[in-house]
Amino acid sequence: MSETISLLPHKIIGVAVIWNEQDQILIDRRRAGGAMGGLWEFPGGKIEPGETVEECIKREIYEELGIEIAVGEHLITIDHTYTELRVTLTVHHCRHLAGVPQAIECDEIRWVNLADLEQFAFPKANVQIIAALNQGVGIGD
Ligand SMILES: Nc1nc2c([nH]c(=O)n2[C@H]2C[C@H](O)[C@@H](COP(=O)(O)OP(=O)(O)OP(=O)(O)O)O2)c(=O)[nH]1
Ligand SMILES: [Mg+2]
Repeated sequence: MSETISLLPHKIIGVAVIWNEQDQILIDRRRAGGAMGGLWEFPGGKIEPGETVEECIKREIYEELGIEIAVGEHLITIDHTYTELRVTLTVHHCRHLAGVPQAIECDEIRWVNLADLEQFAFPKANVQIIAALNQGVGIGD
């Protein structure tokens, strides 16, 4: 057996599926012109050295959206290779606690119902996140 050693850059990302009181999920639209520009995503970002994934998610969500959340259960971890980049996405269910989300580092944000996620264009890796959500798991279920 042979193994391929990847020379692609590898980003390790904490990702939040943030639920509100109406059981809606927060999604944001990546900035036009940047990597994967214009696509929708679940908010999150790179895990910094010494940080747990939970700490990363809480920090990123405050930086990107200006809101407080509680980071809950792990949903799924996805390893996906794009043409020029490998990503590991560690996804947690989160609960919105306080603040109105602001589009600080993205072009647009929306609260959407789980059933409506399929109407938005996401990066390829997100197919697996959305499938996991559809397999029937909300916080506390
Ligand atoms: N936050 C988030 N990132 C995602 C999702 N799906 C997906 O493929 N990604 C990818 C896109 C980016 O390559 C990476 C997220 O990293 P990032 O947002 O901090 O990176 P970036 O593209 O802004 O790059 P940089 O300028 O900060 O280096 O993971 C998702 O649902 N949420
Ligand atoms: Mg980000």
